[in-house]
Amino acid sequence: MLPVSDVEAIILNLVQPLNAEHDIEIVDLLAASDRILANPITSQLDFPHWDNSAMDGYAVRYVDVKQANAEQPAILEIVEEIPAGYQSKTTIQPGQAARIFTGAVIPAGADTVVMQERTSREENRVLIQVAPQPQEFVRRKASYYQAGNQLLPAGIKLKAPEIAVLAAAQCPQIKVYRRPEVAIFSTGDELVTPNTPLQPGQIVDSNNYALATLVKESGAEPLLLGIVKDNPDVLQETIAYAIANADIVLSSGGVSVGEYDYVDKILEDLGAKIHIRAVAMTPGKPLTVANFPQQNSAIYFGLPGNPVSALVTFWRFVQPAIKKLAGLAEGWEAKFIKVRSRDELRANGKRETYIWGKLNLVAGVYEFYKAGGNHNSGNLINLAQTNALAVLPVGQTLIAAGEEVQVLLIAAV
Ligand SMILES: Nc1nc2c(c(=O)[nH]1)N[C@H]1C(S)=C(S)[C@@H](COP(=O)(O)OP(=O)(O)OC[C@H]3O[C@@H](n4cnc5c(N)ncnc54)[C@H](O)[C@@H]3O)O[C@H]1N2
Ligand code: MOO
Ligand SMILES: [Mg+2]
Repeated sequence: MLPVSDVEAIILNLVQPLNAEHDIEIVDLLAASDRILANPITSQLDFPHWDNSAMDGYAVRYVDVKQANAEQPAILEIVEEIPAGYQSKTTIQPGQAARIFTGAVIPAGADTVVMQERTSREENRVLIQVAPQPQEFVRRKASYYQAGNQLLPAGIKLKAPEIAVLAAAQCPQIKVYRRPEVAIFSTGDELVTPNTPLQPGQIVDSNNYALATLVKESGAEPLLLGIVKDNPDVLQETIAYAIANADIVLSSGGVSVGEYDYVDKILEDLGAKIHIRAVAMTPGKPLTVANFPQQNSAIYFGLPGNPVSALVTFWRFVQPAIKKLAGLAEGWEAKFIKVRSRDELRANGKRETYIWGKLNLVAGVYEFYKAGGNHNSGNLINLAQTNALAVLPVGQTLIAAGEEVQVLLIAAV
């Protein structure tokens, strides 16, 4: 049994990110949210594109108004009105100003904008009541970004701010990494689909549904291979198909020590190198991780069958692997935050222990509440509505109510 941190390192080492030249798709910007940028983006445009006004007011020459005050306002002749979207036609001379609006191009000759509220108007003249700072309210050309520099790096996830930047940079279509393909199947003679009336001894397959949902949430494409009987030939056929057609394979069940736990044996027959067989964690002790050095780069995760164990191992190990494979340049590791636990948390100290519960916002601070009900890895019922896993390291048997604990976020809080 390997420690969790060793298992994490082995897995992340096995994962090779998708190829930035071959594993790409070109998508419209509006379809690009949550996709991962495959190329760095450089723009030939400066931001701002030209000197423009940050206020509705008057474009002036600083030297003309630097002494202005309410008793002795500077009085300037208005020679032009410049709405946003128009190019000025004049050059501001000494004693002159242009009426200007937010976003409009600063006219030649002017270097400063006085906001409207600090002025008064007498027909064609403006009275500047307050001296501005030099260059005040001018958004200088290229002061946000200079053409030719890198605007966005490769390997970032595109959210609203990045998509806004790409739109502004006139990139209506962009290269993103394709979504990783993740084959998913459940193993077990006892399993039936949710629409099958149960015979004695049967169990509804929930793992395929949970894993398909998590795979999609992680930005990958599920390839659903259904329920596979505990029959070595069928299982071997399914595994061979899955590794040939996916980047990652997730099976659940059949990885423990029982008579019908065939997964490891079949992987070996197929030429797999098995890197992990068991992890010192609970839930999630029986976890098989393998790859196929002679065939391709597919990584096989044989997740434990117990419903909570399958999901905990997904959150802890598979999700970071998918994120790294998907081309994310950084931030794929599982992230923990420290919060106070409202409830007492107990473990036997022998394996790293994951306790499911919920982060609640109390007076502006998140606190961990252990889920009520039975904390058995076969009980998926009280996993509903949780969003965090509290982690007790090996050797720690108690976190008293009110003490701090590390938690892994498993859903948005
Ligand atoms: N003698 C030992 N027995 C077990 C050990 C052990 O160390 N020694 N480990 C236990 C632990 S911990 C776990 S976790 C399970 C893992 O077992 P498998 O991965 O071999 O899974 P199965 O035996 O196929 O099933 C276990 C359990 O989960 C239910 N299951 C399976 N698939 C699904 C599914 N798709 N949807 C819903 N439920 C599923 C299955 O019916 C079993 O109840 O082994 C322990 N045993
Ligand atoms: O690891 Mo098992 O996952 O404890 O139930
Ligand atoms: Mg078993």
